[in-house]
Amino acid sequence: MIFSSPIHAFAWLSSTLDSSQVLNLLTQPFASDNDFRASDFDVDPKSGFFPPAPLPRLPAEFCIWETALATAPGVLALGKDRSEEALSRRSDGAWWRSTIRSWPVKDVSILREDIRLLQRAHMVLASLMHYYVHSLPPTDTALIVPKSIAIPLVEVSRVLGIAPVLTFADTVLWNWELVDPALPVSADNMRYLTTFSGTDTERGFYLASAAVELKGVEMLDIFNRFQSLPRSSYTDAHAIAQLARDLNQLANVIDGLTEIFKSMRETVDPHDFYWVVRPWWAGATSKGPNHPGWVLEGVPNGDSAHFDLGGASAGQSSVMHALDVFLDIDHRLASHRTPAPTERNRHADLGFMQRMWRYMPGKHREYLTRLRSVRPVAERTPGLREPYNAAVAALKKLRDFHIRIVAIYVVTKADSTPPERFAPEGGDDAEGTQKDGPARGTGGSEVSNLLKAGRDATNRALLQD
Ligand code: HEM
Repeated sequence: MIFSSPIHAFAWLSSTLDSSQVLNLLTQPFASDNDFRASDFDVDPKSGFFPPAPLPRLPAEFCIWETALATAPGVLALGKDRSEEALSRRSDGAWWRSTIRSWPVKDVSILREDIRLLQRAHMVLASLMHYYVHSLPPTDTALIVPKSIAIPLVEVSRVLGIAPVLTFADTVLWNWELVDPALPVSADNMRYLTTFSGTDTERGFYLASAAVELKGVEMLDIFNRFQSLPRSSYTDAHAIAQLARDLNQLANVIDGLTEIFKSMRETVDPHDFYWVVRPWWAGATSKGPNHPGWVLEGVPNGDSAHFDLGGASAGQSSVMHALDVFLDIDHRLASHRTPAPTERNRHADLGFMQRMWRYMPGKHREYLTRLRSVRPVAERTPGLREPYNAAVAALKKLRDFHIRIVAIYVVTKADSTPPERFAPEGGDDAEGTQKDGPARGTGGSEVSNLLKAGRDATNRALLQD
């Protein structure tokens, strides 16, 4: 079988093997990684998983997409929003959606050779899809994504190797411009373009996520150094001393991430986050198994049984996953480590983290696949055990803090009464107003359980004496 790219090979493997078999195949040790260059995986030495510069706008043939995206914030509101302002937008919103339905299906083949245009097309189309679906009035029937969006989005996603839905990449990595183009990429110098809710909370969330990604560049340097270390040098005193320094530095960088998470309390408002922002990111499955979900019109088998349509989450941040790969955090509970997983750990969604890989750009997923873990080396090298454990302990502390954030921003909100403007009409909860997202159904315990299982898996990576 001949594949036009590693992503096509990955897609084929994924369709024929189960995900753990694919991972095993792809993570077998390489004889040498001297040929490992982060740039081959669209990872930039300065901006990491961000493109090195803001994405260019699409060529003129696609200006209807760009224009519809620019118009959307002024005419649309969440379909379930019954505030005066939202109600006043309903007729304009219906017009906006009917325009999208009337569009021709555009051929995207001219974008194929330019990764930046493909990324821009994904960001624009996935944003249009979420604007379209979430501005519709609540319904218990399947939501049809018009073919004018669905078909090109699926095509562009195939080439990029990413899910055909709004992802972390669309909202955070590909959705900004520079405040001052003469200055380098930094969280202080970025302005976010599409904010569905138009709130400072949404901007604050994207900016904090951007700060995490950019801080992560320091980690990527450490990972890349380890990656290019010849295996023969794992016993070399000089190389081990450098690795120990790198692991201690990694612990500092992770502490820096925790500080960024803490800063979100100032910039991200829990009420707005839960009720006004997060609903825009939800995917086809967020209303639970009883809702018929979304149908991608004109796409064969265009539903969530055949496509990854889960929606956007910071759980798709490649930087965070790279950290897990490097430290070998066993989210799937595949290794025998202590302390043994609790009953609740075992009942958590153990496939979640691996599923999130499918929502990353294919090249970033390839990067993760090639990344080696430092744990086996730390395990057999006395001088590395402490620095390795320091990095793991810092990551556990980060996850502890993240759990506290999620308790405030999601779990308690999921248990609370919706504000008047979002209360289901006629008191019926068919739309699942209180039950969007993973907190659905069990008053937040699904989300808490997932995150606690991740924290405990992190703790279990600590090397014992
Ligand atoms: C107000 C701040 C935040 C809230 C309320 C929040 C909420 C959540 C929730 C509810 C989940 C569960 C999965 C899901 O619903 O998608 C999750 C998972 C996750 N989030 Fe956050 N998040 C926040 C900030 C961040 C930031 C800034 C990052 C990093 C860029 C991040 C990275 C992750 C990761 C990697 C996971 C997967 C689980 C894990 O690694 O423990 N989160 N988050």
